[in-house]
Amino acid sequence: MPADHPPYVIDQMISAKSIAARIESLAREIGTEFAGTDKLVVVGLLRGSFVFIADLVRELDLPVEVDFLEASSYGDGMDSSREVRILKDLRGQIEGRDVLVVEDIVDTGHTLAHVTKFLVSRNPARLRTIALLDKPARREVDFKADWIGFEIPDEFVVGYGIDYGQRNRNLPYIGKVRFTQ
Ligand SMILES: O=P(O)(O)OC[C@H]1O[C@H](OP(=O)(O)OP(=O)(O)O)[C@H](O)[C@@H]1O
Ligand code: HPA
Repeated sequence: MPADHPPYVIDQMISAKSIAARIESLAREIGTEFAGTDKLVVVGLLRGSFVFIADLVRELDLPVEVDFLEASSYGDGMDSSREVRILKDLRGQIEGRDVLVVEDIVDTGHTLAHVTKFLVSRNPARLRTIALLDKPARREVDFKADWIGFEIPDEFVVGYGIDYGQRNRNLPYIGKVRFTQ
């Protein structure tokens, strides 16, 4: 059941076309980093990364396996609980594998910092992180993804997999929420 929210509109911030172009270029960089590997596991963080990972893996010219981990810290609001809960673990083993963790947004940094620690404890051969969006102004823990699609200002964003109150994940672009009252 969606929570009640004050009325808002969504202003486009990053177009679908710009996202697609950026993903093409990120995929080339990732291809260079992981060239020659036959043991890459691309791990999507649910739920927010489901659109990004789908587009990213289709641009990768590498043999990849795809797995998912579900982590949550926001609930239905705009504030991080700062307590990251792992709701669904990976299906496969990552010990000795190359791992690319795919995230939609790094905001306070709690989610990716926690997930990275959680996965590193399983001794992957190499672990790298990519986030489509980075909001450095909100950072509470020291975390930087290895690849970033776009650095954005301190705005609450939705679309391209990212929600507000579980809605708007299906927008093809990134927009910012603007309250009208
Ligand atoms: O850097 P942080 O402040 O930790 O915020 C980033 C995280 O917050 C959102 O997840 P959320 O908990 O809303 O779950 P969801 O992916 O299922 O929407 C988003 O998808 C990131 O995973
Ligand atoms: O800007 C955001 N929008 C939606 N979910 C989020 N989780 C962290 N930051 C955001």
